[in-house]
Formats: sequence, C-alpha cells, structure tokens
Amino acid sequence: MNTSAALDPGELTAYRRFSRSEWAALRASTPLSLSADDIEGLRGVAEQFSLTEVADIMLPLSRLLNLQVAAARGLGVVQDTFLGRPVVAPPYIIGIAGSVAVGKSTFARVLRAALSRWPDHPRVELITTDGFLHPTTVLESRGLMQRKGFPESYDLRRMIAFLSAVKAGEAEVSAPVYSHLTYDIVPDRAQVVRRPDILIFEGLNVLQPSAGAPLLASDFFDFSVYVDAEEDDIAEWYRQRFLLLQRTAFQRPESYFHHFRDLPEGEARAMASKIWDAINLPNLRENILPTRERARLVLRKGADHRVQEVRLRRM
Ligand SMILES: Nc1ncnc2c1ncn2[C@@H]1O[C@H](COP(=O)(O)OP(=O)(O)OP(=O)(O)O)[C@@H](O)[C@H]1O
Ligand SMILES: CC(C)(CO)[C@@H](O)C(=O)NCCC(=O)O
Repeated sequence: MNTSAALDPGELTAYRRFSRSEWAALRASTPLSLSADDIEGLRGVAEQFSLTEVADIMLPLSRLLNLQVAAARGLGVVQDTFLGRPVVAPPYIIGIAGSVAVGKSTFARVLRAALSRWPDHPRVELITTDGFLHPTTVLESRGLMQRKGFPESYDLRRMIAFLSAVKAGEAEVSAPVYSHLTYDIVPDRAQVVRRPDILIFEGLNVLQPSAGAPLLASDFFDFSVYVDAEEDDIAEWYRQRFLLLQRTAFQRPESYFHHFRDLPEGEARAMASKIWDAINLPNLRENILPTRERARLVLRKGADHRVQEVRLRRM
C-alpha cells in the first residue's frame, strides 16, 4: 500500500484540488494587510517554516478560516435566538491530523499565530492529543509500550470529555500534559483552556472513530485539516528528527532515550528506522491514513516540506 496522491473517483467529486500557485492566488482575497515584519514574526514561531510557506499556504487558509468562524458564529446566534438565550459564541474547534513526524505540530503552531492576528478571534489555544495518552504505568501494565499512538494507547473518554467541556463553553477546562523528554504524562501538570475564540486540536488520532463510544472527537470539530506526504518522505523526516534529538534532548539524563545518546550516526539512523517500521508506519497505514478523507482540507507536502497541492472539500 502506498500514500500516493492518486485519488479514486469518489474523492475527486468530494474535493476541489488546487495547485500550490492556485491556492496561493487566493491570498488576494485576504483583507488583512500583514507587514513584512508580521510575516517574519509568524515564521519565527517555527523557524523551519519558510516565508513563502506562510504567504502562499497559511495566509489563504487563515482567511478561509476567518470567514468560516464568522459564519459559525452567525449560526450560533440563530440557535441562541431560537432558544431565547443570551448569545454566547462557543469556541471554534479545528482538528489537525496526520502521521507521526509529518509536521502537524509545526503547522499547528504557525496556524495558531496566523489566526490570532485577526482582531475578531485573537484568543487561539493549541492542544495536542499526546496529553491524552495513558501514562507509562498504564501502558506497561496493559503491554502497550510498543503501541504508543495506536487507538488503544489513548484515554479516549477523557479526550472526548475535554472537547465536550470546551465546546460547552466551560470557564476552565484542563488537559493533561505529555513530555517527549520523559516519554510519559507529566504528573500534576495541566494545560488549562479558558473559553478561547478558537481551539486547535492536533494529533494523529483526531479524525479516528472511537470503538464503542457514542461520540467522536470530530463531532466537536468545525473544521479539520489532514497533513499528508509520501510515506518515504515522512520516514526520512522521522529519522532526521531522531538524529537532531539525539544531539539535543537525548543528552539529558532525564531523557527516556538517554541510552541512545552516543550511538554512532549510522546506528542511530538504523534505530530510528526500526522504531518507525515497528510502530509509526503500521499506525499510519492502519489507523491514520484511512481517516484522510474525513478532513475538510488536505495539504499534500513534498520531500522539501513545501505544500504542493491543496484539496478542499466541497462542503
Ligand atoms: N514546514 C516545515 N519545513 C521544514 N521542516 C519541517 C516543517 N514542518 C515540520 N518540519 C520538521 O519535520 C519534523 C516533524 O515535524 P513535527 O514535530 O511538527 O511533526 P508532528 O507531526 O507534530 O510529529 P509528532 O506526531 O511526532 O508530534 C520536525 O523535525 C520538524 O522540524
Ligand atoms: C507520542 C506519539 C504517539 C505522537 O506524538 C509519537 O511521538 C510516539 O511516541 N510514537 C511511538 C514511537 C516513537 O517513539 O516514535
């Protein structure tokens, strides 16, 4: 099986396809005038993100989302008026899905910065589903340490309860926090969300069905994005990130991968490939890629991380 760009006829009718330049041209409808400094500021949120990526991909998307937020608020007014209640806009929730190492969190950080520049929705929060992984003690007791990222490794009830509380407009909603350094949930720490204008909810599992549970994460989404790329490219990004972490985070004694800190580069690459092939690639094929066609927007990246094609669902 591969993750090639080929689409079946059903998908072709569901989505409009845009080349990079066609999508970039939609920036023309962006009334927000960003100075060169503003754009540089957005890029600073994630140094890997190039200026052209911000201008060509992120600005049209932030405009589309700005219009969508306004429309969703309009519908909220209709419902509150019908119910005779004071009008309160619930947070607009955007799900971001895709493989391990495809660049979801990088993309989400830049999207957050871009959306928060709009005066009508300055308060944008970002939560990753990593925090809803079961802690290591639970994963170990269930024999799931080699299944991290698979559906059974998450506390889905807690994840759905979190989204439900945010959408219901609760004043403060807490999410657990995961550390990539210790490879575990951080005890006694929480990330608190306080009625943001927009919540970006990022993780490989956000578009997945939840076995047996009545609600899915995507039931709470107003919009969703799938970050897509060739399997081989993602595997290489995973290896590159592993090598970077080896030179940085793994050097710290509290790192779960501290014992890999002095592996020669060839062996470190082989170790990264082994973890990729054993865990993250099967998870991509079995559980993540099958959710791609649920997304409203699919961004297809090339080997250089630049988005080459955008597919937008017809609604
Ligand atoms: N637009 C980009 N340009 C260049 N490099 C990028 C870009 N986006 C991500 N990367 C790099 O690709 C790697 C994976 O990115 P990131 O950590 O954002 O992925 P992720 O999908 O959030 O992964 P995970 O699911 O493991 O958290 C990182 O090394 C990151 O620096
Ligand atoms: C925490 C997840 C599942 C998602 O971010 C991922 O980073 C992970 O830890 N995968 C398990 C195999 C690995 O260490 O790459």
